[in-house]
Amino acid sequence: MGLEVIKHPLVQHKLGLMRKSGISTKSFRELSNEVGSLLTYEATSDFALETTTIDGWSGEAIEVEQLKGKKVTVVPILRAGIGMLDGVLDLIPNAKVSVVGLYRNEETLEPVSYFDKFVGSLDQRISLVIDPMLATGGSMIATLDMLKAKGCKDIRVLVLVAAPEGVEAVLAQHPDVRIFTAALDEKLNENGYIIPGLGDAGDKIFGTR
Ligand SMILES: O=P(O)(O)OC[C@H]1O[C@H](OP(=O)(O)OP(=O)(O)O)[C@H](O)[C@@H]1O
Ligand SMILES: O=c1cc[nH]c(=O)[nH]1
Ligand SMILES: [Mg+2]
Repeated sequence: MGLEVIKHPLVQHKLGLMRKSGISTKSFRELSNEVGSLLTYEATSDFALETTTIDGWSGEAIEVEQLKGKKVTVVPILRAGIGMLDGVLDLIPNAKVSVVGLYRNEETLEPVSYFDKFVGSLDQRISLVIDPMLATGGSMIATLDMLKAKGCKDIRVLVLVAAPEGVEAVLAQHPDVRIFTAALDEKLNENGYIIPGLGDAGDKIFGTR
């Protein structure tokens, strides 16, 4: 379905703060969650509503809107995806959470799977896959393959920063998926890092170094 770069001023401002050299773990974590919330707001803007009747404060019955139908599963890609999870759940507190554990082999850049735990009926739910970085796209493609194997049909990807190479690779394999990002950056460097990017998002969120 394609790529949506969220140009909202708050998103752009917060992402800009995240790019600064030497940013503290505290600030990086806070901003990851805040941008995660704002991307969630955009990625859910077409959710269906239905009208229901409730007792209002004055004692009169009134009509209000509520979310209809399919429920949400949030799928953080470990580790770094955890850094956006609280921000997503702030807006969708009843979501189920399924996790996928992947890391990139630093030489081959191929994703290595080490854990997964899927909960609920994924085929009946909308999946929001979260990871700060979409670089070569290998980790995301592996995750989308797993979700599709579980029968998931409506999948939306939320990333803070995407590289053109990764977007192209994901959409070539999974053209039905919608990617929401705060930035489509310039390129990958020779080590597979996004330029200008954020550096190693997992290390910054977990305080690895
Ligand atoms: O698009 P790709 O080329 O696959 O790269 C992106 C992946 O790399 C990072 O994870 P990393 O492997 O550093 O693991 P971590 O989250 O445990 O730090 C990032 O969080 C993505 O999962
Ligand atoms: O730029 C990148 C690429 C992969 N993983 C990261 O954390 N950053
Ligand atoms: Mg990872």
